[in-house]
Amino acid sequence: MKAIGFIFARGGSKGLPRKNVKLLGGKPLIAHAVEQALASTHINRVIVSTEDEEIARVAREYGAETPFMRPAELATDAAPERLAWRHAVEYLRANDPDGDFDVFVSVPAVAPLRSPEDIDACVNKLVSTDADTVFTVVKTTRSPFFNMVTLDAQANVRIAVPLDSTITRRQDAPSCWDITPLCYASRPDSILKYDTLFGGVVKAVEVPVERAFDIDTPWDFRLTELIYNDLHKRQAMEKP
Ligand SMILES: CC(=O)N[C@H]1[C@H]([C@H](O)[C@H](O)CO)O[C@](O)(C(=O)O)C[C@@H]1O
Repeated sequence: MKAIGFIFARGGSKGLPRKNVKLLGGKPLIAHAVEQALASTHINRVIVSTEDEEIARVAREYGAETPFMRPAELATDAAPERLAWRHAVEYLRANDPDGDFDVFVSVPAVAPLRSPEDIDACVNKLVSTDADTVFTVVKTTRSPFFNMVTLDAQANVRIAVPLDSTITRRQDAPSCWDITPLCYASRPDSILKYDTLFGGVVKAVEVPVERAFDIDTPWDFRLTELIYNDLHKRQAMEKP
């Protein structure tokens, strides 16, 4: 079974400018993702899709390959990331001796607290089931059936997804999971066939809340950094 790791990293991130090369623990975010992907038992090759020369250079420094630059039209704010996934699969099929790979694994730079085990778990679930795609999720305490709301144009509040029965305790609401982007594993053919992540059979791997960090904003980065530094301080204290 041939699996290739990918990191899709645009230079023009808006929520947190230059996010992919921002330093966490002295190392660029994208470097964490490259190293975690290479530490997975299934991946020995990581390819970065970017339109940005600095991101490409940093990724190569940490062991990733950049066989192509992402076309600018696939790196705009509005371009769906899925089109960049397709471009990568099509590029490899047309140009790479290993282009007939079996498992496409996306390891986003925005989730540096992942463990390589999370990547292994997604790949294992993909290849041992009929899934087209497997991604990581985390159990959420927020619920669109209980404590998430919408505001209309008059700022009137409504429950996001009304249920027939009235729920008065969070525990009685149907369980919900957040997609947390530690890893997405997919069959390359499914990426070409389906327009969205939800096409075909989709399964999930549940990960613990301690690793489920997704950096979109400066606040997300701050929280992730606090937890990262705390973890490393504890690990250093535990060493004999
Ligand atoms: C593979 C994919 O489509 N990734 C997209 C993710 C996931 O949809 C989200 O993390 C799931 O929770 O959302 C973005 O980061 C976002 O606009 O916030 C854009 C990114 O391209």
